[in-house]
Amino acid sequence: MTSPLRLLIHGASGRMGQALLRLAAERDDLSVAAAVARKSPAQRVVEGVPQFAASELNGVPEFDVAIDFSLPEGFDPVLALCVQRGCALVSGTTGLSSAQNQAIDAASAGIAVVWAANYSLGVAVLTELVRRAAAALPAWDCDLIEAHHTRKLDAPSGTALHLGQAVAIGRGSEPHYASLRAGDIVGEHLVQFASAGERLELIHRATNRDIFARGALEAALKLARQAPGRYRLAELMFPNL
Ligand SMILES: NC(=O)C1=CN([C@@H]2O[C@H](COP(=O)(O)OP(=O)(O)OC[C@H]3O[C@@H](n4cnc5c(N)ncnc54)[C@H](OP(=O)(O)O)[C@@H]3O)[C@@H](O)[C@H]2O)C=CC1
Ligand SMILES: O=C(O)C1=N[C@H](C(=O)O)C[C@H](O)C1
Repeated sequence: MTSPLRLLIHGASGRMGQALLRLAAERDDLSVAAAVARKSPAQRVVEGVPQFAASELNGVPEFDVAIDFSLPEGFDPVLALCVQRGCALVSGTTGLSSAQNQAIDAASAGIAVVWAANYSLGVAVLTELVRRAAAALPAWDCDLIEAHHTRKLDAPSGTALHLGQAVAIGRGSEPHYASLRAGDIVGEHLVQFASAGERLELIHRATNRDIFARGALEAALKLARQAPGRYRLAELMFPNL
């Protein structure tokens, strides 16, 4: 039997971090070498997983792939650590700056990296449907409405911006964006095309964060086998799309 892939979970105390730790613990092909959050670990998140504060990041034990679901201010240190150690990086942190996006490109000369605004299969399919609808309906009004929980910091969501790029590829112009923050909504994205007398609506509703966490864990297993480079989630995970 091959030894399990060793993960660093970055953002471990968060909503996504907790889902990643729980799902990774259920698998034989994955082990968690380190769980990192911003603050010092007051208590163990998962029994048996070594916990570290962000200030201790450079001292974490050996790992193969870092999975980062933190905040933009936590992204640069984990990218730098992966470059320094020659480890792959799977990141889903949204709200990154264009400089941070360029830093991913630069890092990909030496390590394998995937960054995606959304790790669900449904959004991967939706992206392709949106691109095709936008190409077929270039003159229709296009609006993109996203809804998330009240703790979400960035707006529009990363997924909304990603779908907006698909609209722009399809028809040359971005949609109008609207963002709602309410209750505990996990994540909903509606792309609406409207013309006189008719409307076309394409919707994805996430009801459980495990869909993102499972996608990120699968992406880590795939990325670990890749040469250095920046990979798109679809090419790595959904090559038939
Ligand atoms: N791509 C995708 O599929 C998805 C992406 N996301 C994105 O993932 C990110 C996290 O979301 P969510 O889990 O809801 O957020 P939370 O606020 O619940 O968790 C954030 C985590 O990041 C940690 N953190 C914050 N700042 C730093 C730092 N400077 N260094 C290290 N760790 C830090 C926090 O630690 P502490 O608790 O100590 O503050 C916490 O563990 C967001 O950007 C969100 O948009 C979310 C879902 C799906
Ligand atoms: O912060 C979240 O919760 C989510 N963030 C991602 C985004 O910004 O698109 C993905 C998902 O919608 C949940």
